[in-house]
Amino acid sequence: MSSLVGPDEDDPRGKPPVPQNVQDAIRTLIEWTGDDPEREGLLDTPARVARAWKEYCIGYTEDPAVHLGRVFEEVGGYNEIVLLKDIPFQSHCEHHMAPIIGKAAIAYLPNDRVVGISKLARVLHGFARRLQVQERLTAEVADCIWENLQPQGVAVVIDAQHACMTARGVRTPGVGMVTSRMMGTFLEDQRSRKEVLSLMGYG
Ligand SMILES: Nc1nc2c(ncn2[C@@H]2O[C@H](COP(=O)(O)OP(=O)(O)OP(=O)(O)O)[C@@H](O)[C@H]2O)c(=O)[nH]1
Ligand SMILES: [Zn+2]
Repeated sequence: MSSLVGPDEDDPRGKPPVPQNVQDAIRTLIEWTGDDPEREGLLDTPARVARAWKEYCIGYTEDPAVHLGRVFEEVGGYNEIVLLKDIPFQSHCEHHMAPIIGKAAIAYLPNDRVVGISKLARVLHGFARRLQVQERLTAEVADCIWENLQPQGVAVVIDAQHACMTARGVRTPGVGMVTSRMMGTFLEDQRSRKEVLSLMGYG
């Protein structure tokens, strides 16, 4: 078992300890990029970076479906589109572990029951805070709502920038990637799809 090293019970902020082998990996990376991990400014960096990555990837510790467990049925028979749009999110691409920063629009057509609107954003963040590709993130959010709310339709559109394209590699700033997943009514009925896309601002 690896030893736990790092700020501990003496730290008033109670930061979690970081295993030595994880810190060593980050120290190796710093050295490989050309800097000296022993210089003062970098001494605590391996533990900080490790904790930051735990935070970026906190989604692995939860099942986003739990957020959809509480539904409301007294909605006066409302059965029109419910849409949460311009939800900012951050993720990291699984190819380069570089930031993906963007916004999502999530809509569903209820089947007699609705969910607290914040829960749609919670589902998004639960899947986004993992290593992702944008296509899978889009599909996972839509599938989770489809399976757990059993609505008539689900539509998810994600528009994001990938730092692996803007800050390195092809270095093309400003380029956005758009992905969408339509299910149920939004997939089958062109008018419903047009309506939801228009409400999302893509009309
Ligand atoms: N489809 C998809 N591609 C992604 C996503 N995030 C990053 N990529 C791409 O993943 C690809 C990985 O390609 P590779 O050729 O294996 O890696 P690379 O040599 O670093 O590629 P470049 O980025 O072109 O320098 C790149 O084209 C990235 O732009 C994503 O969410 N979806
Ligand atoms: Zn990437």
